[in-house]
Amino acid sequence: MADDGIELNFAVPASGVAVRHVAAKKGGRWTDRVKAKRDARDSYKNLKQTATNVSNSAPAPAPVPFQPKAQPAPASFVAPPKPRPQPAASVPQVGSVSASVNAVAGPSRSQSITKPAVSTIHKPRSSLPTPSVSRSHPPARSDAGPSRLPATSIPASSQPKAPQFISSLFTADPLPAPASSSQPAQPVGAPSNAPLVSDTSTFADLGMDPLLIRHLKNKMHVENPTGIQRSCLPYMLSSPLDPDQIEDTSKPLRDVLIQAQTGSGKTLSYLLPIIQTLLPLSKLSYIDRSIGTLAIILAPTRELAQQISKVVEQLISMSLTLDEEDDRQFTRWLVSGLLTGGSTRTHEKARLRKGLPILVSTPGRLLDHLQNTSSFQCAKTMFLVLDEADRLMDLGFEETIKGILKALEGRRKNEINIEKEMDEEGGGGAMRWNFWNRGRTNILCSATVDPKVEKLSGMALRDPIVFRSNPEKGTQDSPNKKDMKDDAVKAAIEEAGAIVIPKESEEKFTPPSQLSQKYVVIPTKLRLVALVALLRSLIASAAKVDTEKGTKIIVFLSSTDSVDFHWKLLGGVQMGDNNASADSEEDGEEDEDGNESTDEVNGTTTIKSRKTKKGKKSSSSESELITLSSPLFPNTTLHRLHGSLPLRTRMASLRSFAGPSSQPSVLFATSVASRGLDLPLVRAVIQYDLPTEGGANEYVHRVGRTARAGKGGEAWAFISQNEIDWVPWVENKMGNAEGEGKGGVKLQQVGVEDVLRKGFGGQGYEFENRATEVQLGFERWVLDGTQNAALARKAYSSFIRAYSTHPLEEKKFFHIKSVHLGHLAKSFALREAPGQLSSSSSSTTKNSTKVTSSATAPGKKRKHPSGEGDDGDDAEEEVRGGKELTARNETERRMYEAVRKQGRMIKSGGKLGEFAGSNKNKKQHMSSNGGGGEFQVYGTSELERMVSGKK
Ligand SMILES: Nc1ncnc2c1ncn2[C@@H]1O[C@H](COP(=O)(O)OP(=O)(O)OP(=O)(O)O)[C@@H](O)[C@H]1O
Repeated sequence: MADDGIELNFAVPASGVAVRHVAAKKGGRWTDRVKAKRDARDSYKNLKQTATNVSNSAPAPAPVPFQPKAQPAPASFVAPPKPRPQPAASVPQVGSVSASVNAVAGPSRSQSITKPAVSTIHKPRSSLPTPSVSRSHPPARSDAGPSRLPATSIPASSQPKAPQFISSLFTADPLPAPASSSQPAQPVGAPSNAPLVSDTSTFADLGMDPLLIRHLKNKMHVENPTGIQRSCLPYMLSSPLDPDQIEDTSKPLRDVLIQAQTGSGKTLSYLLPIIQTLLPLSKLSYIDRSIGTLAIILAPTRELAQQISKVVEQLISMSLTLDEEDDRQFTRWLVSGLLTGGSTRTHEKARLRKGLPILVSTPGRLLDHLQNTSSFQCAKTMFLVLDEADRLMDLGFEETIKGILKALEGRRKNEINIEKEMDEEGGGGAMRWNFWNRGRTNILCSATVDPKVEKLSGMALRDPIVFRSNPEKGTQDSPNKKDMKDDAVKAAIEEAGAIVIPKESEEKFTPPSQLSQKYVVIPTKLRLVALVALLRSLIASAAKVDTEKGTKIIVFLSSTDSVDFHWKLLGGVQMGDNNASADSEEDGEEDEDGNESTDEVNGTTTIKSRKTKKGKKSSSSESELITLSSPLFPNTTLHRLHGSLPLRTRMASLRSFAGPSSQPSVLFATSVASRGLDLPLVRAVIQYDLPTEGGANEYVHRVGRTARAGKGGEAWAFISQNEIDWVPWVENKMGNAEGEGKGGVKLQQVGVEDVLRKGFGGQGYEFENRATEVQLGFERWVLDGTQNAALARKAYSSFIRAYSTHPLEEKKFFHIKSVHLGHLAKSFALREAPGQLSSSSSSTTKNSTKVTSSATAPGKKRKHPSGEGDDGDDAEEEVRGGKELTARNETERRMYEAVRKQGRMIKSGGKLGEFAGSNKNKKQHMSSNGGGGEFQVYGTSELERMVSGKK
């Protein structure tokens, strides 16, 4: 198999044998320590002897490019797989172990011993180096199965009483492969969310102002409308404010519901009409920003609000003259503002007092100002947009939105009364604002319409017109083109009226048709190395195509702990002499001001740390780390995003990930990144953990972070053998963007062996050795310190808790009972499933639970992780918004609720499955398993005990 062009920077001892420095045993009696040392020395001698034997029969391994900084973990063996057939491909059969070392072909399965470290030579080829491996192979062991790890080699903190067994990653069993009957790769369809290039409906045809058209083209490179824009713009652009006449009050405007695929341009669909409606006011000499807020856009998360705010700023930087020479900006009164709790309330109040005609906000913060900021002038608000409506509801903003609607209405009525009084008294109130009777247009935007969105629509919209992108028209010429030209508005309304909203049961959420959707069935213990392999091959193939702008990949995980763990693990693992690691996080320069500027430190980027009053570095420095790099992914930056990071870290992380860069970047994220985020360079989305909430819709939202606005993209789902039925289930839930009857969406299976071969390169089964080395590198990292081990355990238990919250409908695929906990532990680089968590990690878990629960408790102020004063507002915003922070809070709440309902389970053969405990508990279990609650968690009582460390 051809190499993919990525160098595998494995560090190996010159002997080619697994020789590691034995970690000094700390603590305990000195006699124990001496004995431990002696044991370690003996085992080291044995290893050396083996090495000598091997090197006598095999050529000496090539020099290694670099050595790890430290090899703290113990010598350990991983059992080799039993012999199994050679791969069909071409690899010449080798007769002896030594022959296999020299052969061009890689080792056969029977010869590959999964040793922790073997030689690797690095030969650069073109921009990305090619793996070129010369390795020494110790004799294959016939006793496949777990091998003993000397007890002394385990750091005291994690040293179990019994000898430790390390199971091999690969066994003689074949890896899951796509069924031979499975269809070959399906060609992806024509882009379904692209601008309509061949459609003759132009922005001008839809009624857009030439000023805006020019601005879109020259400054934003937007030339043709997308399908949804073609549908809704004629109506929405049809009522600009006309300062020359008092509005016709007999025809109140209808509200609007916009539903379209991910990446189809919904943001411009509502922003363009808002700007075009307000533009004529620029003619009025008395108009300035003190007119107050005229349009409010609500978004569920801060990231999204900030993204929308940027688009608004781009739009309002337009010039009000078509004269190319005279490119002055005339929309100076049209100032936009962002309220997300990122700055102090006092600062926000001051900006509101001055006037912010266009306001983008998260719901909690807006309601706060409506209730507490009297100088907030919003009585004249003419547009209220609820973007990502489904997410707003998911995050529990229903009551907040009710409050906002009520407050806006109250302020408006008050103001009208004052105006009327002034008018009656001859004060000329109506002269100041003659558009009162027009009312407010409410716009609701969503990629999906489900019962929750319908509820919100019923609550917030009056007589709405529903606009959807009409897939039948796709990119072809519109048969209604003439109608559109003659009477654009009428045609658009008719078209909208003709849309039949399917019943909920028939509603299907369609991913973009140009998106290539794949899945890999992966044995649980191979998950981590398969992730590395997939990332390596995606990065390598993207590098060949697009080196200028860089490529972006998002990896979705189920919990914040898991995001932190994987990010730190990949950024911290030492496969070679690479200095980039999380260690360098303390190296960042300090900045007294605590600026949000970033600093490059040894391949990492941090937000400059704040100095505390005593001149000590803030304890938040770790949470302010922005990027890491890894020897596994050359020239690639690693980022993370989740709701428990401080706001400025979240924002800086996102900025750093999203910006154009010649380096590829990977973002590890929770579902906080699944909705609305528009990151045009995202080439692939990997769902390492499938969504625990939101089912197929959440899946489609996540994959929708790629393949936007007509661009291509890949989506990968990692599933285990037990979850295989999830594939047809999710396929069935998705609609086809090209219309009904066009055949369902199909996910293509890719064999895990293909993924590993492509990612690790090499010949024959060499990928197995390389994967094993990587795995052992990870395990060493975990053993490297109590912090790392605690991170791994925390991530492991969070995974289990999150897994347990899959809704009832999905329990048939995602049941904790079918998860092999030992193998799962391996995927968190743990050598065994943590039976008990150490007190330190349990206390961390408890603490984080406390933080979470206090964050969701209305009225209670959540302690900001940095513990610094100014950010208090930030934290408070999260509380005030209810569940503003992320879906995590909600997930965790549901999770703990589920956990509380559990019966007692025992661990059996690595699986949680058998029931142990009193009859009463048995009954509880049976009822919960029989469909009693929404979340049935099998064995979480045991898990809870594991998590809390109680026996
Ligand atoms: N007419 C157009 N021509 C070219 N690009 C466009 C056009 N309209 C929007 N875009 C671009 O398409 C991308 C996706 O737009 P947007 O973020 O509004 O999608 P969306 O429908 O809101 O997706 P999601 O449901 O995921 O939030 C953006 O980068 C935007 O600039």
